Amino acid sequence: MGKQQRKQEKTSKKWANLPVSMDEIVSVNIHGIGSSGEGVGKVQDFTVFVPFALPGETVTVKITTLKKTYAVGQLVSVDMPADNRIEPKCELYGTCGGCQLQHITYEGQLALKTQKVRDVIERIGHLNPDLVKPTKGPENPWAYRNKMQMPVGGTKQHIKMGFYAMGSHDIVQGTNCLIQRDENNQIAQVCYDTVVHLSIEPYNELTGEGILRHVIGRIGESGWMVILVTTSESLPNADKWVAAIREQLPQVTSIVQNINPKKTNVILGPKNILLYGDEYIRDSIKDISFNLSPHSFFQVNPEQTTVLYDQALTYADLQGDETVIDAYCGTGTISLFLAHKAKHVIGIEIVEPAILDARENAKRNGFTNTEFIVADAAVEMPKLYKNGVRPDVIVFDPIRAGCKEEVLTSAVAMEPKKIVYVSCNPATMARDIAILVDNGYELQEVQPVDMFPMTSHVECVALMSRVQK
Ligand SMILES: C[S@@+](CC[C@H](N)C(=O)[O-])C[C@H]1O[C@@H](n2cnc3c(N)ncnc32)[C@H](O)[C@@H]1O
Repeated sequence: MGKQQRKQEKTSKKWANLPVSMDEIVSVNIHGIGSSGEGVGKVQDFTVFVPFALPGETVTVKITTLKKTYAVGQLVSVDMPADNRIEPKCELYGTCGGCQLQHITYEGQLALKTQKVRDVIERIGHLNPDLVKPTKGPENPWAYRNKMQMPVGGTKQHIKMGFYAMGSHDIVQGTNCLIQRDENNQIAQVCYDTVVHLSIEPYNELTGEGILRHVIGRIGESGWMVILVTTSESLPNADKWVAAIREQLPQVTSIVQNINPKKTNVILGPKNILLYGDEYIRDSIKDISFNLSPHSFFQVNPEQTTVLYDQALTYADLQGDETVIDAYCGTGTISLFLAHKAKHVIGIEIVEPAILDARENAKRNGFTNTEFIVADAAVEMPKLYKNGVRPDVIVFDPIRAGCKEEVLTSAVAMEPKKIVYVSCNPATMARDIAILVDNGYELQEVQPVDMFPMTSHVECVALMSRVQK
């Protein structure tokens, strides 16, 4: 018996009492939506996740993954489609890993996102889901991304540039992405033509060899930036790159070569070489301007960022004499929004270059009431508490993992009147809210905001207030 056969036999014995088996074709009624936008259904009482299926649909699937408590099925046919199912606009949809919800009307996407947040508030937070407001989306859910990052691969004879396929690093060829701003698609097309024309050796992820790894486009109010990420300082025909980009895209004001010699999934390396123009482009959110270098973090959808931060500001309800802590402040975008209305804002962020950017952004915009600290929030928050800092409002905007317990306990000990929680992961937000509720805070409202239409992501901002003793 071959190794593969033995493995299959072992798997089928192990899962012998499950209602489905590997490769089986089954019919599934979809009733819910999973965290990555996939449909969730049952075969008997056994959970089956089906990417690209929608609640209310009956679908036929082939079981492709089988675990003790769930299975994943590949969609074979939609036998009873949901009312909000539509034909995806993008021809790469389903192959490219970028979008997960193009097969649903935009209204349907917003409703799904609201439902996703309601589910976690109820299931994880053990709170009333009616505190979740309908998701706020933009008027136009397409062409919003101001930053594109395209991997380059394949061979010198057959160079590929485009998008990572769903669940892998295989490159799907393409230079036109419908959620990208058109300017970025123009950059992608010119760079693809140039890399082919100049026959630049593409990067090989497996061997670490080759020259060009990624092409990045960033769009700002002051101009466009092109970043060519290479494995070493050698970029053959660098002058021809600059000439081709300048000639075809006169709006480009900055061309940078970034060097990343490491065999890693991190896109940018530490060193930049300016090939043409300025080191920065400038963009703004409302009346606050930001200088963007290749390494600067900036929200990719500024229109919806304004909606999210305005909501945070409304919840904070500042009158001008408050001290505010913005934990996980990044480059200080929220801090500066808050600083307009508060007496003093303290930003805490673990990445030093982000804090340097935050200080620079504060200075350039004329703020004198901000203080930015490079530190782990789990260390700095208890320290500020011990030093007697008692903010009126605390804002959290953590990474997907949410806040560490020390951050939450010291926040509670500081007794702010309000806690405003901004989150890119509703599940960890609900978990943290439950901890705050157990420690003297009440959840007032959760506002989901769609920063990433066509994808399964949803941002939220929640208001908690201290219960009067
Ligand atoms: C979702 S981003 C917040 C972005 C920020 N509000 C902005 O607009 O730039 C989360 C930030 O938390 C930072 N971070 C991650 N772990 C941290 C920690 N333990 N302590 C402080 N900051 C941390 C990340 O570097 C990142 O900048």
